[in-house]
Amino acid sequence: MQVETIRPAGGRPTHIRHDDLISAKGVSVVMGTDRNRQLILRDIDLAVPQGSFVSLIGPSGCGKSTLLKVLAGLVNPSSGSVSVAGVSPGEAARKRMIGLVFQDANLLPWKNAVDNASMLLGIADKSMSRSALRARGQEMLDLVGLGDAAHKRPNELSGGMRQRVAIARALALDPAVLLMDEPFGALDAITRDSMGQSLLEIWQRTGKTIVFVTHSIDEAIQLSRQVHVLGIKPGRITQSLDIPLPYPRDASVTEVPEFVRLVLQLRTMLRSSHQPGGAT
Ligand SMILES: Nc1ncnc2c1ncn2[C@@H]1O[C@H](COP(=O)(O)OP(=O)(O)OP(=O)(O)O)[C@@H](O)[C@H]1O
Repeated sequence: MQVETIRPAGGRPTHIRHDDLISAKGVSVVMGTDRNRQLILRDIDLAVPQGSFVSLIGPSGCGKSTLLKVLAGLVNPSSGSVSVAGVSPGEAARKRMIGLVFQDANLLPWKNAVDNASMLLGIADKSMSRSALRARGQEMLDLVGLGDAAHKRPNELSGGMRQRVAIARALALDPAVLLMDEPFGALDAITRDSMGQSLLEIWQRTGKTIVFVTHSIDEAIQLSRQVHVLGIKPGRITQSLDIPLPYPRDASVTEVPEFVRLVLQLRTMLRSSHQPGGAT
């Protein structure tokens, strides 16, 4: 495998591996009107290897969601370049290579779980019959552990169950990449833990490449291979932390001394990321 090292003037070196599924180089995003232009993201270099699980963490408003939207092709960078599997994010989205999961499941209230799970696929592939869509929806519900709730409507499901349907809906497209923006942020601590465990199992079974935004230090360490810390004003990656804990990781991983050490390390990194404009 070839590794290319980019050394921006005065910045930290970035190693771009040629098996990276996602790569962002020198990405900046400016938003707002002429009189109130704001630099939201500055010089983001990000490399996500195929099949990896990467988290983004940082203070509120530092630009994590904006970065995810850039990777999804929903926001165009003002400068820099992004590729997903060798094409632009917009092209990757058109090719159904990107699945999105947000904090709010956004299910259609009049449709049951199986129809919600296959809804995006039905829009993307008009040639699929209703029964083929249902079969795919059921397969995805089985994958996320919700096979028995196929005919329940969203108002009959708990918050965690609704998020499982949202994950099933994204997976139904069979995307190479899952971009997840605080998907468990609204759930109670115990449900959140079990959703994290389920997500790890799904990840290991499907081999998807996952970029995951979270505010939880424990969640980032428990799930990810690598955590990128974003700083604020402007949003930029200030530090990155490899998580060398072996997979599979179950809930007991939080008790090993290495986990506790990583929590302390990430907490220190996060603390310094709260300093506006601090050194990278
Ligand atoms: N469409 C927009 N126009 C102008 N400014 C925007 C727009 N979208 C986001 N911003 C600004 O960009 C900054 C980063 O927002 P973003 O939602 O990406 O942060 P975040 O790190 O995801 O925050 P949180 O953790 O609170 O969800 C904020 O200051 C926000 O006000």
